[in-house]
Formats: sequence, C-alpha cells, structure tokens
Amino acid sequence: MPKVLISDKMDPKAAEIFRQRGVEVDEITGKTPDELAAMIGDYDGLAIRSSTKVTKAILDAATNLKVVGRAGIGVDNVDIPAASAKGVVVMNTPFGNSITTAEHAIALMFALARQLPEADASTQAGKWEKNRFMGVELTSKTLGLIGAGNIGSIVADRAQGLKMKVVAFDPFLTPERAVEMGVEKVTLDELLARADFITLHTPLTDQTRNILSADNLAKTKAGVRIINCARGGLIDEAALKAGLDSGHIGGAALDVFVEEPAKASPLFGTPNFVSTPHLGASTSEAQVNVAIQVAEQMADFLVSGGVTNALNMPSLSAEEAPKLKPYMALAEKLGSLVGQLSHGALSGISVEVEGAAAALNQKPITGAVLAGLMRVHSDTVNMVNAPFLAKERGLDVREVRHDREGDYHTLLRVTVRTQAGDRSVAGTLFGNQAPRLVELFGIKVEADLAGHMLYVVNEDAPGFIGRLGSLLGESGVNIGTFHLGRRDAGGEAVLLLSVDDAVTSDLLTKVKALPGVKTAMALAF
Ligand SMILES: NC(=O)c1ccc[n+]([C@@H]2O[C@H](COP(=O)([O-])OP(=O)(O)OC[C@H]3O[C@@H](n4cnc5c(N)ncnc54)[C@H](O)[C@@H]3O)[C@@H](O)[C@H]2O)c1
Ligand SMILES: O=C(O)CC[C@@H](O)C(=O)O
Repeated sequence: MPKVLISDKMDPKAAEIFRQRGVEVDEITGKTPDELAAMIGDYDGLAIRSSTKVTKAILDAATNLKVVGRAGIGVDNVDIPAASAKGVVVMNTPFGNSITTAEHAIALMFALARQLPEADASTQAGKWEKNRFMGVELTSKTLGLIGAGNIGSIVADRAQGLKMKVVAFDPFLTPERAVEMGVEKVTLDELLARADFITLHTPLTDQTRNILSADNLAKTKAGVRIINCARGGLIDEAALKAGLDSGHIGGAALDVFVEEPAKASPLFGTPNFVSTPHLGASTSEAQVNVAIQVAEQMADFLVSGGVTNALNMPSLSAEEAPKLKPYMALAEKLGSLVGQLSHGALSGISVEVEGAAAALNQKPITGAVLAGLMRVHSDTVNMVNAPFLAKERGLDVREVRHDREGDYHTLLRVTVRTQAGDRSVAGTLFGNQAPRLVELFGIKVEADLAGHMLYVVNEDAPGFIGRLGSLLGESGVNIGTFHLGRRDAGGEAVLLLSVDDAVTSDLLTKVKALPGVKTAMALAF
C-alpha cells in the first residue's frame, strides 16, 4: 500500500481521500528541513502547502519518494530540478485557490482605497478621526494588471464589475485573449505611467524578480496604490518603503514578502501600508478545493499511474493510464534493447508510432523509451528524469506519428542515431497486452524481451544452431525460448534466446569463439 506524508496543515479532506483510495497517510506538520529529511524515509508521496521547503537534501534522503503534491499554485518551495533529477513527479493544483486569491487582491485594493485597517485601529482606539481618512473611489480608476493568467484574469473580471478600466502587461497575453478579457494590453512602461492601482499576479522568475524595482516604481503615477498577492520578490521592498515615505506611492498592500514568515520589516508601521501573512489562499473553500485536488491527483498517480498537473512530466489521465500501460512496458523494453545493443555515444533517438498506437498520448511512451534506454547506464532513471537526462546529454529526441496502417495493428519503432549509422527496433502488442519485438536492425524476428537473453549475430550456415545448443547445454544453461531471424538465406542471421540464468562472461567468450559468430551479447530485461 503506498504511503503519503502530509507535512503542512491541510484540510482533513486530503487525508480522508487518501485513505478512501487505499493510500496510507501520516500527518506530521511543523518539522524543520532536517527533521523532515530524517523522517521522509520510505514515503511514496509528500503532500505540502507553502511551509515545507522541499530541498535537495530532503529529496536525497527520500529513498522511495515518487511524488510531491503541492496543495496550491506556487511551487517555489520545491527544488524542481533536484526532484526531476531524482525522478520525483512534482504536481500542483493550479486552479483551486485562484478565485480566493483574486478576491484577496480586491479586498486589499478596497483596504487601500479607504484606509480600512488604519481607520479601524483609530476608531477602536476611541479617536473617531472622521477627517483623517479621506478615501478614493475605485469607479473609473485604471487598474494595472501585471500578469494576466488564472488569478489576474479573475481580478480583471471583478475590477470591471467595479467599473474600473483594466490595462494589462503580460508578454504571453495574446491580443485575442486581451479582447476576450476586456483588458487593454500595454507595455510595462505604459502601465506604470497610467495605473492608479497596480496588482501583481505573476510567478517569481528571473524575468519578474523586482519587476517593480526602484527605477520602475519611479515611473509610476503619483499616488499609485500597489497590491501584491503573488510572490515576495516581485517588488523591491526598500524602494517601496522609500516611495511610501516620500508620498509618491499612495499606499501598498502586501500579502507576500521576500522573507517569509515576515516577522519584522521596515515597511511595518508605515502609513498607508497594509499587510496580511500570506493569506491569499486562506479561505475554507479554497483550502477544501486544493486539499481534495492534491489528494486525488497524488492517489491517481500512486494507485493507477495517472498524471495530472505535473510540472516535470507530461499529463496522463487515470483513464488513459491503463490503456498506455502495455505500451509503456513495450517502450521501456525497446529503449532498453537499443541501449544495450548500441555501443558508443548516441546523438539522437526517434520514437515512431503507427496503427492503434498513433491514437495515443505519445509523450509518456517517449518517456518510457528514454527511461529504458538510459536505465542501461543508471538504475535511478525513470520516466520523470529520463527526458531531462536526455536533454542534458544533448540527445536529439524526435516523435513521429504515422496515420498509415502497417503489417501490425499497432507498432512502436525506436531508432537511435549512432556513429555507425541509424539502428532501429520495432515492437507490437499481442492481444493488445503482450509486448513483442518484431524487428531488430532491419531483420524480422518475433521475441518476448524478458529476463536473461543471449543475442547472437552469425553467418547463416548449416549446423550453427546445433553447435550453439550443445555449448549452452554443456554449460548447464537452459534455453527458455529461441527466436531466429535472417536477412537472406546464407546471409546474416540473428538469434535471440531467453535463458534461465544470467549469461556469464566465460560462456559469452565461448559463444563468441564458435565458428561464424560475428557478435554475441548478454542482455537483461
Ligand atoms: N498569495 C497567495 O496565497 C497566492 C495564492 C495563489 C497563487 N499565488 C501566486 O499568484 C501568482 C499567479 O498565479 P496564477 O495562478 O495566476 O498563475 P498563472 O500561471 O495562471 O499566471 C501567471 C501569469 O504571469 C504571466 N507572466 C509570466 N512572466 C511574466 C512577466 N515577465 N511579466 C508579466 N507577466 C508574466 C504569465 O504569462 C501568466 O499569464 C503565482 O505566483 C502564485 O504562486 C499566491
Ligand atoms: O498554501 C498557501 O496558503 C499559499 C498558497 C499560495 O501561495 C499558492 O501559490 O497557491
């Protein structure tokens, strides 16, 4: 039974779903990275929110980890390259808390427009400062949206309901989508010059870090009010403080900070500054949503192999997974076969699908081919890290889909580019389930790639099979299956034998010494 650790406070629905889906679950929250590394042990899954930092050290200590599930959107608390290198899938729940976070941005915009937190504190202190708190209307004001994705587009919709004009800066926003959203697509400089309110909704990347830098803040309209419910680090906090102090910035509301938890900040106590402790996603509705989604996704993956919302692996629905399973087995075997038979550096690989296979999601099939190929050299390779390793090694990976029907109802062909030229193997599924090799380097064969095997290329001549059989018999090696293929009578023949035990190097030397043998290799699947 797979075992998951929930290491951040999460709605109880998550644990309930894991248990219903046959996944054992422990909830242990508030641990330091060292404590987590010491206990991650043999868990198959780790479910987190934003407090747990999934570092390389934790991933290295996790001997059995297959999936990290983030109940939320941002995954900047997960070392994704380290997870990918270890073959751990990282998933998030990209939509579960978008409405809630957009509403928080709107709430902060109102709080700034009417100085609600300060007015509240003053009133409750018995001051009744009616003249101190003069606000501004939102109607007809311009809202500058930096980042027009899931949350940004909901903020735009709500702001339009408040009769605001919305201008958006997002390099990935198409003109068509801008029209659909009813926003005006502008450059960053234009947004800075025109917006009365600016709200940030981008991830923190090298391009967005300090997007509101001192220089950019200086380009804003006098009195601008700024809201950040996305990520700390998008605004230069020192420059923001200076802008508030000088009065150029009329107000700022931060839900997120460069350092979290933000227990001290020069911004605290600044007039017209409002803050919340990363509460963007904190509504009961959003927390139920993300808890249910993360548990469903992780259980799908651990129980049936379905992959949804993974950041380092192609998606694969729970319905597709059983259909693809036999193909993945075939793909791994073909990848492993070419990996074992190809000497020297490979510069490229192509994965072709034909017949029934052409109707399937090809990405997982390619991932399985690469995993089989690279596992020949490292047993820590799986479908998650194989594409990354392939890229790292400069392997040119191509996917080809043929609509044509060939000799087989379904066919998968793997061709590797080597210094000696292209080498190709192909396989099919018998009865839609059983993987079979049907072509090996241009020669038709029919073999089940399983267990220990002996591969021999020899000159097709009478008596050879008898001599090989005798040698194996004398060496105490039992033959399970025997597959023979040849290009032309009297030409080159290929033999694939499954044997009960591993072929020793001593036996291999004797096979190579048989007259007519050109190549002999021990294979394992
Ligand atoms: N405060 C919270 O509790 C909370 C809750 C949920 C999400 N978030 C954060 O909110 C942010 C947005 O989430 P989302 O779901 O809308 O993400 P999203 O991926 O749907 O949208 C992000 C948008 O940013 C745009 N973008 C990327 N680089 C940009 C750049 N250089 N300049 C301008 N735009 C750029 C993208 O094109 C995309 O449209 C994320 O950082 C997420 O982690 C915070
Ligand atoms: O889990 C949280 O409370 C914060 C979530 C938020 O930062 C996110 O990116 O989804």
